[in-house]
Amino acid sequence: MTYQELFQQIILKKSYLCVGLDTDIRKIPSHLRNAADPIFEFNKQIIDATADFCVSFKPNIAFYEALGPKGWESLQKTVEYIPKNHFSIADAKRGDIGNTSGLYARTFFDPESSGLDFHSVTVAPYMGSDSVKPFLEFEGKWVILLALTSNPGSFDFQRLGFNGSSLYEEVLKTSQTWAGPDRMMYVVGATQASEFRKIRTIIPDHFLLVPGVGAQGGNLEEVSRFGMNSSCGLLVNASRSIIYAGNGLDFAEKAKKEALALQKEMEIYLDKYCN
Ligand SMILES: O=c1ccn([C@@H]2O[C@H](COP(=O)(O)O)[C@@H](O)[C@H]2O)c(=O)[nH]1
Repeated sequence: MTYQELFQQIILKKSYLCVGLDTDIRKIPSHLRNAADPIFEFNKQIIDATADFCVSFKPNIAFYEALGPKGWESLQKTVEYIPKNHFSIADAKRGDIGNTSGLYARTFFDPESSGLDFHSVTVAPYMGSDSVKPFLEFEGKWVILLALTSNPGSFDFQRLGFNGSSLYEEVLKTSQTWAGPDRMMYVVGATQASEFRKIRTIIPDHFLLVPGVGAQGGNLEEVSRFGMNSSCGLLVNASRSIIYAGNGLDFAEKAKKEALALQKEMEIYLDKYCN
């Protein structure tokens, strides 16, 4: 999916919502536990219920890897089931020496090798350019680089001073020479709203993947006010607050209500701030 195609979906849906598929076998409704593939059955119903109100789905790979081969099978079926007009994100936070990153890239981008065909993968910048570039060798695929994460530990390193700016700002500045806004996005946590204005002076055009609304308490209005650009430039993720909104037979209906509420709020912010 291209930058322009993603923006078109946002305009069409009046939404920049990404639904996080952090599907925990211990948390799914009990009536699904006897299904042949409970994780996939849960994801399928969540995708069906929320697809009209979001533009992206983000399975967090940890939740699938933890289940071994069965988890990978559920992941593969889930990625295949995500509608083609939705931007798919493998939230895997990978990155290693170039030779190894190349294999991680094949894992998420080469269906003939792994069975997985994501649009994008999250990558950690800590090992530098040669750890990120192998992901960019897959034409049309996106890297979503961790910049300023939503967790309290982001203060341990990412906010440390470096050459008069902070380490995460250096990540934003340097990595722009690796790929442009058509192939690279950045993770910036919704809990970091005070930094968005500064971030937009460094990367005015890139999309930001913004986790941290809902369960982590980030503020959607602030993120939208300070983070939006003329192509929206935001994918705001919510995982637990949507997929575990209910725990009974009506869990998908409850998830739909949550996704719809976020979409309605986003419609207002698109009108107000996307210019
Ligand atoms: O800085 C980051 C980077 C990634 N995440 C991931 O996003 C979702 C958030 O889930 P919620 O349930 O909406 O809190 C989850 O997969 C995280 O691993 C993040 O939260 N912050």
